Amino acid sequence: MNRALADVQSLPYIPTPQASKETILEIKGLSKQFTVKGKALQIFDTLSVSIQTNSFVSIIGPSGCGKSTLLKMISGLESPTNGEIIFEGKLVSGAPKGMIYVFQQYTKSIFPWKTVIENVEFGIKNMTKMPKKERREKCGEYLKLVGLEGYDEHYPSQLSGGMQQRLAIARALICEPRVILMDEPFSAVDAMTRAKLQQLIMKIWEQIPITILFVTHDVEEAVFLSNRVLSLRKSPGGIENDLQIDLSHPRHPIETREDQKFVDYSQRLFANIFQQEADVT
Ligand SMILES: Nc1ncnc2c1ncn2[C@@H]1O[C@H](COP(=O)(O)OP(=O)(O)OP(=O)(O)O)[C@@H](O)[C@H]1O
Repeated sequence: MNRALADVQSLPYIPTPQASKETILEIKGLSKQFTVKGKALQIFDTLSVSIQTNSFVSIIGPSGCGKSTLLKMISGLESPTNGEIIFEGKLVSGAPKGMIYVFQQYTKSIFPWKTVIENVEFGIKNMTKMPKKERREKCGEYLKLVGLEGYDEHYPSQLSGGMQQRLAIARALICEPRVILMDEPFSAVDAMTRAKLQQLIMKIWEQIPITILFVTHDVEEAVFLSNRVLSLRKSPGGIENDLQIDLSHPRHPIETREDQKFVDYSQRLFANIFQQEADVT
């Protein structure tokens, strides 16, 4: 069994969510321009930021400021107009190995015609040297990790939205990425399911060494989950706020939100975004 995964399953609680000082991802002088109806639309202008290994960084900001575009450029789905993105010392020029993107519409990440276990197995289809039995066992471990034990033979249509998103997460994690990029992954589910998914992703990050970049519209979600929040500014955007979130772990869905520091971080970030939106309308 994968050692990191074994840790998650067998140990009661080991708080290891410390981001290292090492840089896994470096964004240098990034600019992005789209042309819309013959007019230039400048999204970023010389944005630079370093992301530390094993950090949980949320990206927030006013609507249309470029959060998704930034994630797409990091994942190689979009090219920058200028500047560089360096992942583990290498220039990103296509989909980098070791980085995985989880879409907001989880249906984009899973195949409806495959069963739950086949969907997860697809994530390691390249590991052809691994015997099928071993592959299946590995898939079972990841399904257990995300709370989908016993649903192996179900089809995605037989699962709730939250369960489908869990499946998308298992499918991403089984590839053992060093970085996972999540673009509003919980926005399509109800509030309770969202809270449970937040707990799940938090548990995974606390105990598996992984760097998470998480785009959300929800300031409180960003503060609750992250050890750092990057709040972007309206186009041509840059970083408006770069905030370290100093809240203890494990984070509790109710108690953490009652912490005065949580309230202060959330209010400060919310007020700034609200002001930016107000300046436009
Ligand atoms: N392929 C594209 N071609 C032209 N314009 C684009 C393209 N992709 C994004 N844009 C524009 O770039 C801007 C930033 O879009 P993006 O989706 O990255 O913002 P966002 O901050 O994620 O938005 P939201 O908060 O509304 O989800 C928007 O004005 C959008 O219309």
